[in-house]
Amino acid sequence: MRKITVIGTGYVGLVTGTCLANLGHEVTCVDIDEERIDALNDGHCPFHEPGLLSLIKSNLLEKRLRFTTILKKAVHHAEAIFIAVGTPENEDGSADLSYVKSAVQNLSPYINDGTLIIIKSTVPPGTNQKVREWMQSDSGRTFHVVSNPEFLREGSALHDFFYGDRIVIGSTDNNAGRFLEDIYSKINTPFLQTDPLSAEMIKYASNAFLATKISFINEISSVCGDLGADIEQVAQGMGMDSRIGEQFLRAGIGFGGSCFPKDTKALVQVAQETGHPFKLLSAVMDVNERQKNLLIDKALKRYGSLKGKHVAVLGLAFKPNTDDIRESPGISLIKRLQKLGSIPIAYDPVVKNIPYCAVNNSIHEVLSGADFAMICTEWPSISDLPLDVYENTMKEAVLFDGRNCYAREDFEGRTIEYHSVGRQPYEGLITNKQSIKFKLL
Ligand SMILES: NC(=O)C1=CN([C@@H]2O[C@H](COP(=O)(O)OP(=O)(O)OC[C@H]3O[C@@H](n4cnc5c(N)ncnc54)[C@H](O)[C@@H]3O)[C@@H](O)[C@H]2O)C=CC1
Ligand SMILES: O=C(O)[C@H]1O[C@H](OP(=O)(O)OP(=O)(O)OC[C@H]2O[C@@H](n3ccc(=O)[nH]c3=O)[C@H](O)[C@@H]2O)[C@H](O)[C@@H](O)[C@@H]1O
Repeated sequence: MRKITVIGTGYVGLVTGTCLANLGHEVTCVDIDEERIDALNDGHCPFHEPGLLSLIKSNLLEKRLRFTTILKKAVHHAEAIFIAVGTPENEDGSADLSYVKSAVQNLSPYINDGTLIIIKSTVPPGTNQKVREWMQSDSGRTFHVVSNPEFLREGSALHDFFYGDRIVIGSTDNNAGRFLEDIYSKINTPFLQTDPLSAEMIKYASNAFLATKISFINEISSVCGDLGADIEQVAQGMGMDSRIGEQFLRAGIGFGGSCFPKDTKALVQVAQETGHPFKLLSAVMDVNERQKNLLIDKALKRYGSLKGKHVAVLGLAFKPNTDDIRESPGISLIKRLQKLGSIPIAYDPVVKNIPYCAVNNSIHEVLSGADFAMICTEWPSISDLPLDVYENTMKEAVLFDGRNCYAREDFEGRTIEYHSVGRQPYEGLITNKQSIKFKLL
């Protein structure tokens, strides 16, 4: 059992702190956001993450987990301090390290000799070295700085913490690296010990590769759509090749979230600074921007103008099982609909409020007043909705599906007009003025 402090109680800090407490460590989580800390101490989780609240509550009860805004008290006894504050993007796309800098400068006067500082935030290669300098300027004490990037996904963060594919530890000191291995020793996940620069690069390269895989399949989906091939069948056939793998081959309206967009931009900046323009990654970002416009472009083609149209937007979170709307394709779609003079109304099972348009708890009510519907997030309450609900609820059942929730066999005998990503198999057969029938080409 170790005495651990985690700085930052966002998705990464709170999951890390809670899970480390659950492994038996004595953990104090610190944040500068007083409201957040008060809520946590009252047993509330500040965001939607399946399983996290009950783990917080049980570890609070066992007194292995504490939340505070008082840094000095939290840091004083710590043997290891995880830095898990945000690293948002600067205007030029590079990573803003001001939160990391402020966190390490604030804590350095209070640490014990030999304390391990662990950088969990996603940071550009070279930050480990910078952290040493920021620490040294304030502190006369000895310390070790290791890089330990995080690979969890929102929505499955607990599973990813306990059953991740690897734990990367970038360190210049073998003992420091082994100390961190010891902290994680109850988890049955392989360790990879590297130098700090490589650990930092592994994180950026991994996110950039996954983003590239998504933009690649989205590019393929555009070609499929134009040719008349079916992207779902193509992705299935590609994924069966174990060298390619089936994950991250879901075509859609682009990747969102707090990390892929910012980390790809940051890596482009890092590469630029080394004198290497990362053309591939720039294209990945361009494809993603285009993809976010796909549903509206299809609707414009279908209707000519979207002015005055009531649009049911299904899904606001950037992916299912989270309430995070950062860089969500659904949100950028709503903003563009408004620019085009449409009236969007949104449904999401957990996001209840956004500043951009009305949100309604009932998917049926959202559909009933709409001219057409657009699926942005494949929550089960959306992707499992029987097609006859659209047919029976909407004036005219027209669905633009940005996440390919339905299979071609679902359309047997249906009258819904269905547009999706990278599939051109359906063609309208107008049977009468109100209903449009579709059959496979
Ligand atoms: N969200 C995710 O799924 C993942 C995020 N990451 C990386 O982890 C880092 C954190 O990301 P999130 O948890 O999403 O951020 P977040 O924005 O949800 O939370 C950051 C927290 O740090 C707090 N904070 C800022 N400065 C502080 C200071 N000086 N002292 C104490 N608390 C402070 C903020 O008040 C906030 O609560 C980022 O670098 C991100 O790229 C890595 C893997 C997954
Ligand atoms: O650094 C981070 O923050 C994290 O970023 C991603 O995790 P996350 O953003 O939570 O979610 P993902 O499941 O990766 O999805 C990201 C986006 O890609 C989209 N996506 C994903 C997979 C796919 O096949 N197609 C696709 O469009 C999702 O809809 C979502 O908008 C990575 O998967 C994590 O390993 C990493 O730790």
